[in-house]
Amino acid sequence: MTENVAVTLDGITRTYKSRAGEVHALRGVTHTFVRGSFTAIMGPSGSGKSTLLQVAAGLDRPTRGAVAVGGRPLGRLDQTALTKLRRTSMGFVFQSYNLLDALTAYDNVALPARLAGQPVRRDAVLGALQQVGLDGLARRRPPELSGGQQQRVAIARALHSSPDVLFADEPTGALDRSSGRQVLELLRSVADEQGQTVVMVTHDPLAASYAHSTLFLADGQVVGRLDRADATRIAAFMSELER
Ligand SMILES: Nc1ncnc2c1ncn2[C@@H]1O[C@H](COP(=O)(O)OP(=O)(O)OP(=O)(O)O)[C@@H](O)[C@H]1O
Repeated sequence: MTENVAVTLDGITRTYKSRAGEVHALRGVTHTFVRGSFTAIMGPSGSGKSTLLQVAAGLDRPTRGAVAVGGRPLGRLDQTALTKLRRTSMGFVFQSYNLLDALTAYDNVALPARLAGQPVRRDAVLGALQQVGLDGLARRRPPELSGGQQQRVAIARALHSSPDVLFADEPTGALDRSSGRQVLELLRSVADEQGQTVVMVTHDPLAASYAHSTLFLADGQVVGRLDRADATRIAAFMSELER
């Protein structure tokens, strides 16, 4: 069974201590992200979506509970091993593309591997750009690309290391509807055609409808899940949560 599992969250609690007291961002989240699945995470503001993504990706440690990626418990890894696992098994895409304007699309995609001192294969970089439909624009710099194209370069950069899991935090938040649709179709194909696992935080029911399933959080807990739902059903579930 475990080979079908990409990420497991087991009883995850994340408590932040602030001057005003404790904030319980996650309160006992248990979930399995199956390999090749595309899951959207939705929930009201402050419900713990970003915290969940950060903890699942090993960017933040849970206060209690265990996270495993590809069967490897993150809690047992030291910082060096965790960094290595993140570099080889996980990709990240954010609302802001975080590209370097001075570099071409090609060099932006190659940069993480170069920074890690790894050899960069030209065909792998071009392959990642081709996967996002931008192989003809490899020599353009970000200011010469549209927002949607820049986000696709950011996705190519995340896919370049062939990660098992792609984590995306509001990847279409800054895009118009048509560019957003292209990015979402791309994320869907990453799961359907490449068998990679995609976990995406979004506020947009239409964006979530591209995923195989949507997980709903409220007050740091999983309060619902819809599979293969359209945007109307997802929006209706969200309105109930926000009442
Ligand atoms: N570093 C931190 N220190 C203290 N509290 C934090 C910290 N990060 C997040 N929180 C709190 O934890 C809770 C969950 O935050 P989180 O960012 O995960 O929610 P979210 O669902 O992603 O929200 P949004 O949709 O507004 O981005 C919130 O109450 C937030 O204020």
